[in-house]
Order: sequence, then structure tokens, then C-alpha cells
Amino acid sequence: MSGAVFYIFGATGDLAKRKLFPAFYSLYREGKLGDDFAVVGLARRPRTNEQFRDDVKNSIQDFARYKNKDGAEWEKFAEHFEYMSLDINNVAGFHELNALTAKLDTKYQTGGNRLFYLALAPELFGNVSYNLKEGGLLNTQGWHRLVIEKPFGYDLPSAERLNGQLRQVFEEKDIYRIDHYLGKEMVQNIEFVRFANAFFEPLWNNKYIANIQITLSETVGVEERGGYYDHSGALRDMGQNHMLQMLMMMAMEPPSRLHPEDIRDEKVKVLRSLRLFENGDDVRANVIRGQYASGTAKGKALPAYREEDSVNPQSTTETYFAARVHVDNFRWAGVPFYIRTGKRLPVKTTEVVVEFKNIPNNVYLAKKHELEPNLLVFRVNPMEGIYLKMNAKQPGSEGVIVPVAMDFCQSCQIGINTPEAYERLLYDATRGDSTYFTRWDEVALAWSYVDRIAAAWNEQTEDLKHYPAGSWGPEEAAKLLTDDGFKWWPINGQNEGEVDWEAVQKTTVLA
Ligand SMILES: NC(=O)C1=CN([C@@H]2O[C@H](COP(=O)(O)OP(=O)(O)OC[C@H]3O[C@@H](n4cnc5c(N)ncnc54)[C@H](OP(=O)(O)O)[C@@H]3O)[C@@H](O)[C@H]2O)C=CC1
Ligand SMILES: O=C1O[C@H](COP(=O)(O)O)[C@@H](O)[C@H](O)[C@H]1O
Repeated sequence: MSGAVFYIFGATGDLAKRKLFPAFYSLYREGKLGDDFAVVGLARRPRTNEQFRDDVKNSIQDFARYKNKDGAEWEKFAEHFEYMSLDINNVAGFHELNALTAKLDTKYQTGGNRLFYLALAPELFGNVSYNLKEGGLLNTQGWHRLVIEKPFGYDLPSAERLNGQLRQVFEEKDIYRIDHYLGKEMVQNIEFVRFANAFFEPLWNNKYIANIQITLSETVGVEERGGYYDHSGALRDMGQNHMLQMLMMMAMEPPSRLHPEDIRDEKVKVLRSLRLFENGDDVRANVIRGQYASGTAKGKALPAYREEDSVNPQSTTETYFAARVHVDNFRWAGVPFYIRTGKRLPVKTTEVVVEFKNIPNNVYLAKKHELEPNLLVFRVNPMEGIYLKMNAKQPGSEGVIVPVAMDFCQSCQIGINTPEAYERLLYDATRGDSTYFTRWDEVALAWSYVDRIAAAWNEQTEDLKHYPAGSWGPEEAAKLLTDDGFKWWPINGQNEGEVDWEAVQKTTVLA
């Protein structure tokens, strides 16, 4: 990497501690940062450089893939970190920051390259970018990139306002909007599996695929984020970004080149093809929302959402939603995409299931047997891998057909040491590769899709269902599929479905 100064705005916050410092350390240990870099931590509270380096060290001990094993290496790494107390709203502080950076530019031969990471509450994003310009931090020769966290706005109008503020200072090509799901190994793998395998791409259409199911389930509640979450809800927190991004990866056409803009062009076309809900009734027929009530998980009593800290006791914010989504283009016409996400569900998992259509039922095997459909499952999180379920003769039987699985468990083979999403994204931003960041038109289209749902929900709240914490959400979500002759496929054997995945015979593990 060519030299650069990295600025972490919000360096005393949770994201910096849990994700960013560990990501820097992994990249450093892997030689991806080189030695010509400085990291400047910025936040209001006072910290000496030594205290800040201790914060970084503690975060690495707690959260990094590489632990702080080697004292000499740690010391070398820590020297790259500096701290400056700064209030985002104070322009004078930015002039001071510029003076500090000039020294770092010389020390590390950065060529004026600067990456500004905003790990801050979104309402501060606009001010930072304006003050960066005012403070002279963009007056150098090298590249200047702005990495911003989600949420990018609350709805389309607020996202447009924010984008307008950022664009007064940065060009679109220099704005890296994070969606950390795009940094996940298996989400990135979707396009490789699709486009690098002769036996998938020909089947990847409405002739052979019956439906696609995307599940992002979480066992946690809102934890300490009640204040943010109660104004957001599952649709904005997970639907507008991570879920639609995964849907785009599944549905996009092959890009003509593996160039970031070509890939993002194809993703945007998927968003443009989403069938928009026409009115409130249409939303209610296709989107189910829920909120967790008290319940139990693993014998532990769990509070209701309305009892969580910083949550309105009468809140109607959804902690769960499931939707039937249609992509109205030639490839996907008639294939429903079912998406669901929720907090306080029984397992933490992210999975995408592709259910293939059954073989014609007049051929002899299907006449004699109840055949299960073939499934291709992308296991994104926490297990990483690909699972293919098919039918085969039970060994030793007289033609008994059983479901068997080809299970490529990536996390079993590579272990838990696969790079974390933030590592990949940070590395990509340092290299100027924006493929796995979201472009403005993606963000805007995703908001306009989600805003229609939110508007219908605002009209009335009677359709909000309460589900016990620790359950799979409102029963109505099952009906979305049963009405179409489908069902949610079990997640890691934990669903109330009939198939016991552990019992499914594992025939082959690919090397
Ligand atoms: N935490 C997470 O897991 C995730 C977070 N995000 C996003 O990342 C961003 C940061 O989240 P998170 O780290 O959790 O938030 P925190 O509340 O933990 O941290 C906020 C940071 O901003 C600083 N800050 C607040 N006001 C100012 C100000 N006026 N001037 C300078 N610094 C200020 C705080 O430091 P101080 O008080 O010292 O000024 C603190 O370092 C948010 O946009 C969030 O949505 C996204 C995905 C996951
Ligand atoms: O962006 C968010 O994602 C997390 C879930 O991320 P994961 O990588 O652990 O699957 C979610 O808990 C949080 O509410 C949301 O803001």
C-alpha cells in the first residue's frame, strides 16, 4: 500500500473498539498496511497518546483475530497511533488536525493520501465533511477518501440531504458507504459460485428456481442501542441495506467486466426491477412485521422489547419483518424472494436458500416417491460454507430415496481465522476498490422501496404482531410461503420444519 494517514472520527466509540482497531491490526500483521501509515484517533474526550494506545491494545486483546503475542511487533504497531481531542463542530480543531497531519505526512511519506473514517452518529457526517474542507485537510496532492458508516439517512429525503452535504466536498468515487455484509466472505462468494460454475448459471432463472429465501436471524435483542433502534426498526436497520444487498447479489446479471462500476450497475438494475407495493393493502399482504414480547431462550427469561432500555414502553417499532419480494425481469418473473430478519430469534444465522423446482412428476422416480426439492444453501454467518441438498438412493436399500448433502464447510476448513468483514472493507478502501461499498443510486433506490413499506405501516399499526422472544417470529410469516405452496427451510436444523439437517446424510466434503 502507498503511505496514508487514517483518521478515525469516533475513536473512543464501540465500533472503533470492536471492529476498527482489530481490523487495522490484522492488516498490519498480514503486511497489507506496510509501515508508512499513521492512524489518528479523534473524539471529544481527552486522551493522551499513551492512553489511546492502551485502548487500542485492549481492543485487540479482546476482539482481534491476531492476539498481541509479540511485544516488539506490538510496540512497532502502536507507534503508528496518535490521538487528538476534537469536537466535530469546532472548525478550529480541524486546522490543528491539519497541522498535526502535515508532520505525519512527512514522517510516513504519505504523499498526502488521506482516509477519513466516520465512526460517528450519522447526524455528524455532514459537519465533518464540511469542516475537513474548511480545515484544509483536503488540500494535498494524494487521494482523499471518506468512509461512512450506516445508517445512510432515515428515508429517501434525509439520505438525499446527507448525500448533498457530502457531495459538496467529496466526489462520488471518493465516498465509500459501508454495508458490512458486503465484506462478508460468503456474501462475496455468491457471485463467484454463481459465475464460476458451469452447472449453476444455466439453472439460475425462473425456469429452474422455485423461490429464494434469505434469512438474517439474531438471538440478541437491542442491547444498548434501544435509542437508535426504536427510531429505526428492522426494516431500516437490516432491510434497506444488508437484505437488499444480498438479494441483489443473488439476482444480478453477470457483469460484463469485473470492474466495480459494472458490478454496481448490474446490482442497481435489480433494484430498478423490484415490484413496488401499490398501497397499504399490498404491503400488508406481502410484508409481515413483528415485535418481540417477553419469552425464554435456553431456559433464560428474556424481556419484551418494550421493556428494553431507551425504548418507548408503547413502541410500535418492528424488531422483525418478513417479506415476499418480486424482481420483475425476464430472469426472475414469477420467482418469489422471501426475506426475513429479526431480533430475539432462536439462532444467530445468515443463510440464503435457493429452492429448485421439482423434476416433472410424471417420470418414474417422482411417481413413486415424495421427492424433496434440491436446495443450494449459502451459509454466511456464523458458519461459512455452501450446502447442496439432493436426492439419492439410500445405500443398501431397494431404491429408497433419501436426501443427501454435499456440504462444503469453509469455516471448518479455514477455521475461524477468516478475515473479518471490516478488514476486507478497510483494505479495499485503502486500495481504492469500491466494489463492495454502496453507490448512491443503490442507496436511493433501496430507500424508495423501503419507504413505501414504512409509509403503509405509519398509516396503521394493527398488523404489528407480538412474538415471544426466542421464537421464530410471527406465525403469519409462514403463511407468506404456504400461500404459494412453499415453506421456510430449516436453519441449521433449528426451525420448526420437518427436516433434521443433522440427520441428512453428508456424502461429500469438497476439498
Ligand atoms: N457499534 C457497532 O457495532 C456498529 C456501529 N455502526 C455505526 O457506526 C457509527 C458509530 O457507532 P458506535 O461506535 O456504536 O457509536 P458510539 O456511540 O459508541 O461512539 C460514538 C463516537 O462518536 C464520538 N463523538 C460523539 N459526538 C462527537 C462530537 N461532537 N465530536 C467528536 N466526536 C464525537 C464519541 O466520542 P466522545 O464522546 O469522546 O466525543 C464516540 O467516540 C454509527 O453511525 C453507527 O450507526 C454501524 C454498524 C455497527
Ligand atoms: O448492521 C447491523 O448488523 C448487525 C448484525 O450484523 P452481523 O454481522 O452480526 O450479522 C445487527 O445486530 C445490527 O442491529 C445492525 O445495525
